[in-house]
Amino acid sequence: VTLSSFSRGYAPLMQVRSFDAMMVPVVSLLLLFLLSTPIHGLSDSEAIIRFKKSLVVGQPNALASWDDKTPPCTWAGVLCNRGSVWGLQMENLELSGSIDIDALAGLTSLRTLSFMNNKFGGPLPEFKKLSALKSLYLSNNQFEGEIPMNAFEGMGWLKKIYLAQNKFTGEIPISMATLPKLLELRVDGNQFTGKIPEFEHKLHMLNLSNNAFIGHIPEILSMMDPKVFQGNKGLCGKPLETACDTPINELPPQLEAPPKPSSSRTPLVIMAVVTVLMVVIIIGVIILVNRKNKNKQPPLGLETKPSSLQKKTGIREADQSRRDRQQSSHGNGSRRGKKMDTSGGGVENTKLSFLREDRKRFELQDLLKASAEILGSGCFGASYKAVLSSGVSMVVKRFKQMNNEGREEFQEHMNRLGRLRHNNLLPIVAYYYRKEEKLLVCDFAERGSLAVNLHGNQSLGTPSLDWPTRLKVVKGVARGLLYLHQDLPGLMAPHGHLKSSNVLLTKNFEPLLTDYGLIPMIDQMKAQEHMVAYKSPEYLQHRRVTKKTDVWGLGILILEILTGKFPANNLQNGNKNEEDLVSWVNLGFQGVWAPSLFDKEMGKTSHCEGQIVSLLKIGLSCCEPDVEKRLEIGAAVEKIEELKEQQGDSEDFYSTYVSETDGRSSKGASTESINV
Ligand SMILES: Nc1ncnc2c1ncn2[C@@H]1O[C@H](COP(=O)(O)OP(=O)(O)OP(=O)(O)O)[C@@H](O)[C@H]1O
Repeated sequence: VTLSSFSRGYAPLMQVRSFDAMMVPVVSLLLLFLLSTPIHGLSDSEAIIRFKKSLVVGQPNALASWDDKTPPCTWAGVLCNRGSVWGLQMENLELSGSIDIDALAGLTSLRTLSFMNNKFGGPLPEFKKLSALKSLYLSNNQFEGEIPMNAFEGMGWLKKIYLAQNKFTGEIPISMATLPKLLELRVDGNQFTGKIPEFEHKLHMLNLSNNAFIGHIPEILSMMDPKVFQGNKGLCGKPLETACDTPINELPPQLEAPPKPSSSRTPLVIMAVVTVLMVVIIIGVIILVNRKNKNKQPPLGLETKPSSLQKKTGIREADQSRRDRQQSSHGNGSRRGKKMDTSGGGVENTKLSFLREDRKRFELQDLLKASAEILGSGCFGASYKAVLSSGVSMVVKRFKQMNNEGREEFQEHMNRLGRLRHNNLLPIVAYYYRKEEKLLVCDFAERGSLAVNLHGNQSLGTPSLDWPTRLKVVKGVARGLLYLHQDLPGLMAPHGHLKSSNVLLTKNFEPLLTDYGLIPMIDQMKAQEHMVAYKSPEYLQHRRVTKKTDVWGLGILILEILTGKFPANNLQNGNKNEEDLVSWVNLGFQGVWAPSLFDKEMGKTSHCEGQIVSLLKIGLSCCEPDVEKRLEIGAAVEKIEELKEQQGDSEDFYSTYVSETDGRSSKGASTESINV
């Protein structure tokens, strides 16, 4: 039995017989363990259809649209972003049965789940297997019983938990109180007992009412509305009027959660020890089997079964038999992994070419074997996230529309891009070149693209980017762009493809430009069809792309960031969509703050209006259709750098604001402008 057949979860039982009898229970356990782990590699529709099987649907035809002949994004309650399922919103459907978490784990982009107002019962399902969830809505069901202390362990993204009006008992699990990003929690209307745990940080929203909590309200919650705690007779301390008799941590025993008799814990301890032992044995067996198989592993490229990325993409290395022939024709002197490029006469590398010295090396085969997830498909091919065995996530971008540059030109250009170093550029870590297959390998950016952060999260209830973050993004993009212009002076549009899906965000919302400097490598016809630079007014009118074309791209991006309007959504007629965004802004913008122009999701904007208006003006100057009148990149960046998150004090704010508007015009002095 090979580990790989096990890991695919379908090890033929007949082969197990060859194992020593002693190992059978261990293997069975291992099998059970593997079979109970999520099945990856399912498509979104397969995962949802599998999930549906565990449901009992009370409302007739509620899920009739869930038919695998149509794309899942058209199904009722399925929330999508760019073709990937981000959420399931299944409310008021009289659902019961069970929630098949392993099936849901097949939805790799899943971030939000709502089963509110249904009839689910039983204990809380193991949602922690869905560690990327951001919100979980289960209010108004009949879930019951104690929630295990570790129920939320590892759910580092979880912001919202709604468990109100169920029948949960026992204490609030500590793993919930220690969630690093928790912002909203509703557990009102249950039968929770024990003390309120110490939350790691303040919550935006909390409701603990109508439970059976006891003891001192933690200091961090003492400023909350008393209503949050009403209906809990045993609670005392601020903000309630009932004072606690004893200081915190010295409550009389009757107010403490009743300690469990130690004798009842003994079997639990024994079970825990046995489980740990079994896990250790299983891990030992896995390591042993793995080592055996490693020794037997075929040389690079010989793996016959397609790996995960391979399966998803069909990407293959150069044909092995050809390689063997070429290696033997080179005799002993030929290096493994190199072969003759029969098309060009040079040497074609079958290995990844690394552009960074500071990176740990891996092979193409490591990527091909890695479990992969499609991030999306752009105009040049799809991008995949591949998780290496070391746990590091990489993105493999497949370029199908490259021109037929020879290997040397390609390599030279990649080396040039690989030498770029800037905080706001996503580095290209490695590339793979074959005549028929070109891949770029980059780091995975945790927060995904600016496009998703601007447009993708609202339907999921996730707050969008606030003004300071938007300004930070614009500044970072501008700096990255200026750097490209300084370091790639030979390119007509050093970025050439600036758009919000090509701006990625780090954990700290630092923007990283990607897909830069590719114009010389892209097939001209395809470039005209798809690349942002070729949609600029100068290209549409005069078939010209210049350095200022990137400035125009920056302008469109600024307008998108401020208005929250996705340029493609403004598409009415052909590829004039970006221009339409400019006309829309020009139509509505009278030189002063006009709330209807700006993205409502931007949050608090008081005292920042002057700066926001200034940025909008810079954006419009970058979108000037006349290339001559359009800002130079240097001037645009300089103006952007001058912007601040907000004015220093109100006087300063007022004067900046008036100077930003036209102080002489009636528009500038309108009540709208003064009353903001
Ligand atoms: N390194 C990365 N880390 C995280 N997400 C990424 C990364 N690279 C690409 N993505 C995301 O994957 C999706 C697909 O990207 P891709 O670059 O293939 O297409 P695109 O940006 O939508 O279009 P285009 O091909 O025109 O650039 C996009 O949402 C993109 O933001």
